[in-house]
Amino acid sequence: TLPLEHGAHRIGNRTDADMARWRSQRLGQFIHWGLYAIPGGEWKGKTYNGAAEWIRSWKEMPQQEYDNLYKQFNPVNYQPEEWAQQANDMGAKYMIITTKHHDGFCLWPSKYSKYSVAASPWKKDIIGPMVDAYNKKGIDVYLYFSIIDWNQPDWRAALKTPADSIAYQRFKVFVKNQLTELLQRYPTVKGFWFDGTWDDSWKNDGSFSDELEQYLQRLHPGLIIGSRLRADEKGARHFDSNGRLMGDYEQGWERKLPEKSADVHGNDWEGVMTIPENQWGYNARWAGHIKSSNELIEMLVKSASLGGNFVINFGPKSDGTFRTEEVQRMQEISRWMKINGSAIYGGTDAGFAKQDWGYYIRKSGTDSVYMVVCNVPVSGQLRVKLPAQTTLVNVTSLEKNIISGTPELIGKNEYFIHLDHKNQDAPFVILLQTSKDSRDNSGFEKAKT
Ligand SMILES: Cc1ccc([C@@H]2N[C@@H](C)[C@@H](O)[C@H]2O)cc1
Repeated sequence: TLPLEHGAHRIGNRTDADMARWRSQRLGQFIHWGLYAIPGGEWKGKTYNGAAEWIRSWKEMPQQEYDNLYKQFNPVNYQPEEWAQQANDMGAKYMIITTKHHDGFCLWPSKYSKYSVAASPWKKDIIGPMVDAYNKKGIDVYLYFSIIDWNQPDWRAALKTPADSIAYQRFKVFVKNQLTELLQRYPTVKGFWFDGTWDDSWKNDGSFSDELEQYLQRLHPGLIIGSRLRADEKGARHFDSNGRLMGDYEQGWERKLPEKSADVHGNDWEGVMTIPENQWGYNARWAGHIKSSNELIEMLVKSASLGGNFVINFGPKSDGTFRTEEVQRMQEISRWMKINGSAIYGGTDAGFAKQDWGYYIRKSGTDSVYMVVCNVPVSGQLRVKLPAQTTLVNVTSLEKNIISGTPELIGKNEYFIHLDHKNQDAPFVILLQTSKDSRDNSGFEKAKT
């Protein structure tokens, strides 16, 4: 391995209580809210085909006109208590809020930038009441912070001249000041969710990203920061030049999920997902495929089954309300989580052989393994192949009328669980109580005879 000064400083996952709490939460809510919600992907009758929060970069959008949108930021229907209530109903245990996206507009009255809510008709802090409302519901808050800041004259994507380096040096001080300010204003937050760290200026300054991460940890012990903040001294991101994960979890799964256990190498990880194909901020006209609640639930289940967290993104309108499709999905997921949440919270990779019918999730540290069935086989029987020296002690379903009869032993440590032929319109859950046993096949065989 290469001698690295600014690579990963820890091998393996964090074992502290803050990280265990994050790991047990599994379902998060992402909120992208800012000036981009005002145009909502449209401008002067034209539709922007990119992600709505990137409309400032659209050639049809005069940047000065975008930058002046702060004069219209006045979310008269903003009710953070309602936001927190619906997130709590959905079963989200943490929330990530954009304090500042790439456009540089700060949703808190920052001392270090004039480009904030303080300059808008709204005037007031948006972030504080949101953190308080979510924390009051027992939901942890993480702060999304974009390193890229198109509003800051000292921002540079690349350092080409000595003048660039002097400006960028000022910019790094600005970044550190804003992050310190956020921790001082909102001391209950559990971490940062960094974005906008792909440009050369940042990638080629691994030592700064390392020092910044360590500074923030000293300032606020226990902070959880994903791998996207970091570069090592050779410009490697997420994984250092020795292939070791930097940060506290793999933060690269954006609008995509790992397929199998081998894809995540036993690391903590988090997937963030949009409901439409690729819109984070409010976009009036969602084009393309819009994920149903069952699709989102399956992604959540798949994430938990692979030992990761799943965060669903919402883009509130400029007035502070949520669009119908998003409210519908929160309500549908809420119904599912109220019945099946025990399979998700504290869930992790069960280490069982994957089957076509769906996913296994182990309640971490126990012999309880949940089966979440997403694809009901026309045969009506679910194949279960237990690992060696594992026996099946009990089988129950979280809802009534799912299983018919007792499991049928069909081979060494292999069973069919027969389904009651009720048509299912959502994933359903079966709980397997297993036990480590030197003999194979014990358990139900006794019940069978
Ligand atoms: C190419 C690209 C750049 C930035 C993004 C940002 N990351 C997401 C979490 C959103 O904030 C999106 O604007 C997405 C894709």
